[in-house]
Amino acid sequence: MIPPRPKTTEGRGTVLRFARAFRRDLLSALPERLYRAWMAEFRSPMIHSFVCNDPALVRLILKDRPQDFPKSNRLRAGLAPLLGESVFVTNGDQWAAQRRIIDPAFEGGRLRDILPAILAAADAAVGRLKPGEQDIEPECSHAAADVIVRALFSMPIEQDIAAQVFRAFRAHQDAQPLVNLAALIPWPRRLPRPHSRRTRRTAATIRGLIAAMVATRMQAIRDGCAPDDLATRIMTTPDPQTSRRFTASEMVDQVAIFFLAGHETSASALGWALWLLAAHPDWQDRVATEAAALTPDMESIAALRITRAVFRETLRLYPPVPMMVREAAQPVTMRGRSVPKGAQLILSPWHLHRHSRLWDQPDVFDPGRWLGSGGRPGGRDAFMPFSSGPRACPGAGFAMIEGVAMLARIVGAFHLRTGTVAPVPVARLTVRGRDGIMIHLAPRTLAPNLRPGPADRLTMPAAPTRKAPVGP
Ligand code: HEM
Repeated sequence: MIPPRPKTTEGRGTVLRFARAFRRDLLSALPERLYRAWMAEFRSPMIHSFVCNDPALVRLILKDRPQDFPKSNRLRAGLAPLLGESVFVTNGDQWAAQRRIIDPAFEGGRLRDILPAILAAADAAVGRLKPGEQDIEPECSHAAADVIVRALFSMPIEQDIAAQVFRAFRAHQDAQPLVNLAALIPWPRRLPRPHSRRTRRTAATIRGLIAAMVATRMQAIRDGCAPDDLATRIMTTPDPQTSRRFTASEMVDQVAIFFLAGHETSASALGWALWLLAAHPDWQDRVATEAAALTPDMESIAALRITRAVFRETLRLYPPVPMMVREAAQPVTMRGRSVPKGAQLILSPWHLHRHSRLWDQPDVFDPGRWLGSGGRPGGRDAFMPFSSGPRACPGAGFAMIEGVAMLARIVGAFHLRTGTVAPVPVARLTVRGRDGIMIHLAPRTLAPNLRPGPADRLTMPAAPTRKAPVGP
């Protein structure tokens, strides 16, 4: 069975019709030929952009000369109400300094410390899930938000202020789908602006709540009683080049992007992974068998080979971030075409991951391709769910552990069947089901020797505390 793919067109029609379709859903608005083209140009009086699918171009833009292809100021302006000057939107020296502070918190060794938070959130998710048919997306969002809040601030999502942040994020999404990726791409001025007044208001609410969490944490660090979690690590790490630390307001920007980038993306991936397993009972059984052996340590997570292959294959078929945009800082020639200064370069994991010249049976769900037992993988530069080069996702290692652990815990506890309606992928801020993702859950009965015992059910351990200077 071929997992759902949006219906596409051959891209003919008026610019305005294309623009409207584009705004409704990027994936179905873009033409079918992008699944086989190396490069495509879209030109109108107001939009001049190039989709770059050739792995050599992707390498050039993201890895070899990233300074010549920055994020655009429109992106920055578009996301400013919520994200301020966060690492996601800045460029140049400002961006580099932010990454020097953030990256150490996500380094390999540190991820071990995050595992208890992930498993506690996974157990909480299993506890909340009810048997029967349901749209799994809201639960995936809840679970992913729980992971990020536990990892950042050592509190479950249900706790007071964290719950308010989560509710405010939901209101923000409902207020205005900026949430449609198309809003990030240069847009004819005649079409509606991406923010409404309500969007600005909900963004201000979120930032106010995050500011309160940051202020409380700064005080706890000063008092020497702050838990040693991601927030404390980032707030106490100086830039190794300048010794400067994030100010409180800079930290609000970063927490906003961690929350948004860290929970929307993981929720998207988890929802699709669960649906793909529901649709492929053979792979589901193999994941369930692996999951039965899961113990709460990194070695055990590392041993989940099949589950990891399933999660990778999900990221290939439904990359949560389907497209990224960069701007040409100067004129450049690509594959013999002139790309003018200011042109938008669209890097599309969605098309790259399903490109017919890069992958065997690109639309087929085949985790075996990651285990050496299935179709040929598409090659290093044809798979980039986390982007690549210096601007690649700092949370990639975190997200892989989270995705694998969540899948193992949920599939270990429930048997999944596809719901009555197949999901339709659409690009909002991440790839989501247009009408949700319907799955039927039934408790899984395991042989008594395979049931997780009380020792495997984790709660948040009391985190060690850390005292260190804060502020610039
Ligand atoms: C399955 C989960 C995830 C996926 C697929 C994903 C994917 C991505 C991608 C593609 C980018 C690059 C976007 C661009 O250049 O336009 C990115 C950036 C980013 N991600 Fe993730 N991400 C995931 C989870 C996370 C998590 C868990 C965190 C944090 C806890 C995180 C934090 C960030 C940040 C801060 C950036 C901006 C980096 C920069 O611009 O320098 N992400 N992510």
